[in-house]
Amino acid sequence: MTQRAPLRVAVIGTGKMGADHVRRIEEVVSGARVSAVVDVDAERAKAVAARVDGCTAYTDAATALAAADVDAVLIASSGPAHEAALVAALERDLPVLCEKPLAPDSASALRVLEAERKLGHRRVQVGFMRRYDAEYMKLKSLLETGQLGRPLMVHNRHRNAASPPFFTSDMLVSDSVAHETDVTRWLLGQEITAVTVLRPRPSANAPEDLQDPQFVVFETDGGAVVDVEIFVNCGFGYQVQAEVVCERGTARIGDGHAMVTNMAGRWGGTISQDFIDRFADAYDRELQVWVDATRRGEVTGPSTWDGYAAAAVCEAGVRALNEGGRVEVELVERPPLY
Ligand SMILES: NC(=O)C1=CN([C@@H]2O[C@H](COP(=O)(O)OP(=O)(O)OC[C@H]3O[C@@H](n4cnc5c(N)ncnc54)[C@H](O)[C@@H]3O)[C@@H](O)[C@H]2O)C=CC1
Ligand SMILES: O=C1[C@@H](O)[C@H](O)[C@@H](O)[C@H](O)[C@H]1O
Repeated sequence: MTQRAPLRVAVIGTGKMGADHVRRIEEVVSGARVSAVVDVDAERAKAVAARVDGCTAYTDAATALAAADVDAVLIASSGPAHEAALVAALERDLPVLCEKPLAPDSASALRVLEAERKLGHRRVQVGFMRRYDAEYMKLKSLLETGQLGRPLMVHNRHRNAASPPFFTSDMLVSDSVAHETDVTRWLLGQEITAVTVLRPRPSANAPEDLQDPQFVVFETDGGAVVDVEIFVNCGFGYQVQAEVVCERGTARIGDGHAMVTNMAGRWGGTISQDFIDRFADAYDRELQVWVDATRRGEVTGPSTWDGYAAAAVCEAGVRALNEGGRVEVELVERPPLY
């Protein structure tokens, strides 16, 4: 049944992504409003709540979700805080959009999966927003036509201008390459079975002790080989590119050729400086699709299974980074719910 009144959303975590999603729900998305925000940093939560009519600030997710004016939950707290918020939302059978990663490790992702499986229906969409990016959607549609033949290899580049101060070498895999993990599974419709991580000479511009860049290689159960250059202190901007090499041709996205200028004897364009700008349309589409589906009483998009599979691949990747060699990915049997 379609819900007519706007969906009342509680946003947990009001940092960079959470605050941007609050703005998006209030100013871009139709059919929803923010009724509560939660952050362990009380001042941050209050500052965000103050910008929204009828929004209450909390410091504890469980208290916010117990309030009568919450229909759905958007989780944008730090990864390690996701599990508690997800379980609290599932205990109340509330629909959830959870920013990636679903959870920082596979054991914690499995606990969330088990909580949803016990409910007997899907409630969670994971925030792998690249699935809603116009270029990625075009690439997937092309692959689905079969014109290019079977995919054999994918070359990905994932570059951030600079890493945040809390970033660790493990997070290049678990936080950043988490996206390519999902994109690989989604684009190819295959599971990742093994991960190898090579360590190029660290950039002198990366913080001391940060292994940046890294070169990650996935093998899939369909026989494809996928590489990811992850470089989170490249300095010049935010760049996400993917080239799929198939039996009869290749397709490539992310060259950023939307506008090319000619001036003073040179040609060129601009490069986004961060994900908020590069993926703005994808986040907008992701949230609108979530709100619309939720109001229809449906759950679409990346599932808890997708979040769990990504967590298991990233865990194998972190082991490969630290121990060397090729690490196989172990997945539990996929429950019928997914
Ligand atoms: N889809 C995408 O492209 C992106 C996704 N993310 C994801 O979004 C999430 C948030 O990332 P950022 O906004 O960059 O981080 P951030 O550090 O700016 O914000 C996180 C906020 O969560 C709050 N927090 C921590 N523990 C909490 C708890 N137990 N309850 C309530 N609030 C809590 C912190 O005080 C902080 O305000 C992460 O999962 C991250 O991986 C981040 C950047 C881009
Ligand atoms: O999800 C994201 C961040 O958490 C991550 O740290 C960045 O490397 C990614 O580019 C961004 O999309």
